[in-house]
Amino acid sequence: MEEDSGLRLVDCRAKGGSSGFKVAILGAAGGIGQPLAMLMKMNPLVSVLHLYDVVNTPGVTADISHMDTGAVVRGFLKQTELENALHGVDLVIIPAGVPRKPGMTRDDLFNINAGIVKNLCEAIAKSCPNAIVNLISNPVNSTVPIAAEVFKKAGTYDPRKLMGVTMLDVVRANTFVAEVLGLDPRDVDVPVVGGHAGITILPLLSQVKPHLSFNPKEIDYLTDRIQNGGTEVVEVKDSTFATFVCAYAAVKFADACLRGLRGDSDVVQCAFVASEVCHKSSIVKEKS
Ligand SMILES: NC(=O)C1=CN([C@@H]2O[C@H](COP(=O)(O)OP(=O)(O)OC[C@H]3O[C@@H](n4cnc5c(N)ncnc54)[C@H](O)[C@@H]3O)[C@@H](O)[C@H]2O)C=CC1
Ligand SMILES: O=C([O-])CC(=O)C(=O)O
Repeated sequence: MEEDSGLRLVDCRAKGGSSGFKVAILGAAGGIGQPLAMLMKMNPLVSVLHLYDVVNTPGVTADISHMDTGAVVRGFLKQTELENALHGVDLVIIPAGVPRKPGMTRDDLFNINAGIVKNLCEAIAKSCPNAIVNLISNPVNSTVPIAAEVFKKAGTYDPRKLMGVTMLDVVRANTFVAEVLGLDPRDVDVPVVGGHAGITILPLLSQVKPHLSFNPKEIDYLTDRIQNGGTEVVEVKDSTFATFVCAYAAVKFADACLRGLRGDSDVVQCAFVASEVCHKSSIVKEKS
């Protein structure tokens, strides 16, 4: 006969006090995934947090679930649990995949990460076709179009809901500009457009808020440093790339998405998304 534990909770699992959104992190046991999971557990807009990976999610889930914040955390391990991890989710954040090693470019990750992202997006199309997807896995400039094609094939593509996470470039730009001008980075907002690799990262230094002016030397220095921030970290970080700052940036971006889902009207952030801008300008050129 089982002994009465004397606990008042029948389920023995915290229910979470908050109403909020259901978020899944795919690749949650990785260098970015773990701090990302920790920070999302602290986000008051999250009521349920699903952590999925092909390794180590039971341990990461047990650890993070002890935090006394509102979100209920559940772990999912391996492909057989992927559908359950995604069921009914509002926002999926994907840092799954391999990071580059010193001497590699982000493009060198294409072969492995393209397959991983394809597989995960096929599951998203099945289990949570209306979810917002934040794609972190590199090369972002290629994984986002791959995800778009998977969703198109499944008939679930909505360009407003698929975003490559380039927030890290904005975070770095804010920090480096503040450093050069002796300001508090929290008071600086640098829009960064384009992609997330080398010269495709385009900081718009003329559009910084508050309006600031830079001399040509500062522009060259800042542009180069923002475009090569990832490489700067690996040179001093013992063969791993930026993980903590990426997790921080990803949470900043995910929080903006959740505020948008909540209906807030003042949410503006940069991301790598489908755009007609180039088409339109080339049409204008052809006509003129
Ligand atoms: N967009 C951005 O700003 C940034 C993107 N990255 C990229 O993020 C990715 C992850 O980087 P790290 O966390 O440092 O790598 P990591 O190797 O530490 O972690 C990756 C995690 O993905 C998991 N994984 C592998 N295949 C999977 C699958 N099929 N399904 C679910 N999980 C799977 C691994 O088990 C591992 O836990 C890399 O591609 C990296 O280049 C890195 C920094 C910034
Ligand atoms: O450089 C890398 O490979 C990781 C990354 O995307 C970044 O730190 O911006």
